[in-house]
Amino acid sequence: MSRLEIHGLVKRYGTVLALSGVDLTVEPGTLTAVLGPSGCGKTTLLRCVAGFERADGGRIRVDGRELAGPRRHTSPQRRGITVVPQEGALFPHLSVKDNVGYGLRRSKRQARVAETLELVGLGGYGDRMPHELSGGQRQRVAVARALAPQPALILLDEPFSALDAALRSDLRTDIQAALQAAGATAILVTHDQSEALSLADQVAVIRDGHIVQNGPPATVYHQPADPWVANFVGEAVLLPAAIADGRAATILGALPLTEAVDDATGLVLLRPEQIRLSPAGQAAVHATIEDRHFYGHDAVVGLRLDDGTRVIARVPGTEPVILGATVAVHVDGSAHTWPKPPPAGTS
Ligand SMILES: Nc1ncnc2c1ncn2[C@@H]1O[C@H](COP(=O)(O)OP(=O)(O)OP(=O)(O)O)[C@@H](O)[C@H]1O
Repeated sequence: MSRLEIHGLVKRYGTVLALSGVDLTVEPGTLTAVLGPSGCGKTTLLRCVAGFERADGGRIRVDGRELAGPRRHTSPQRRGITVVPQEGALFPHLSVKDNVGYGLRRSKRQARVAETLELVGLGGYGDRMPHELSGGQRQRVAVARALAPQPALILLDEPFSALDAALRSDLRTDIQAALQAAGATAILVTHDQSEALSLADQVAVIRDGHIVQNGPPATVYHQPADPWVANFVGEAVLLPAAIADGRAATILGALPLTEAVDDATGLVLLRPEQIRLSPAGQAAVHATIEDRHFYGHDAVVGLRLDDGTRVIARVPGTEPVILGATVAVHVDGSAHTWPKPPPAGTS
């Protein structure tokens, strides 16, 4: 189990500033998801940590050992870091056990290969060739191969993105369990918010080359750093509000705040699952149901409030929803707000 520390990491490609001062610590034995939209710098960060790219500034340390710094660039082979790419990680002409054992010392190879294949749920598959496996099984082998040398750090670059949705969820859970059982310190790069929130101990949200928020999944979801993060990590209901004495006066009534904020913006965040519907007549606020997207376990309902404001609610899939019906609207839990940004020119 190793600890990764990144301080002020900068990477340029010509005039493109891909990373503009990234600070990130990954504690031993934990999984951090680096989450962000396309082009924000996720892959660049991963490649700098792996040593495939030379950083232009900042430091990377593993257990206090500097791998990248002002006068240092340790080669990828000497970092003790392994990478699981999106797909195509396996040598096609080698069996599963030879893929997993590749590069391991002969004395330990057999036992270690068997152990890691068990960890990823593929005990007994050692003699198969990669083309005899499903896409999901190939990714399990790729993870086993990355775990086998007991690296200081394992980097997963969107490892589930090439797989279909049904397969992905089982594989995610199994890979998370395998990483935990191996005590691995890991970084998972993804643009999929549900993957990041469900798998990681820590979610680092990256935008335009720097980390805008870093914290446990529940904090990032319920107390996002700004409205952009709120929208990026999930569906958001953003409402104008007058804030005083720890409460927000909104079109949906007076709401308690998750935390008191000095000099708050006039905006609050609710998540759609905090909005509950009941038959008309039982509450002060009413709305008309405009649309519904059914997902099986739940449904997202579009509502138009009496004053014209549109909000969305996430309701159980079993709840009857009639388009055009008038319903009463209630809010569960508290709202989140943000301090006003400092005026331009101050810091
Ligand atoms: N080799 C390169 N040369 C020039 N610019 C590059 C190079 N690699 C990446 N970039 C630029 O650096 C920025 C960050 O790219 P990066 O690939 O790290 O983003 P990403 O978040 O991984 O995106 P995606 O999710 O689409 O893979 C982008 O503006 C990209 O165009």
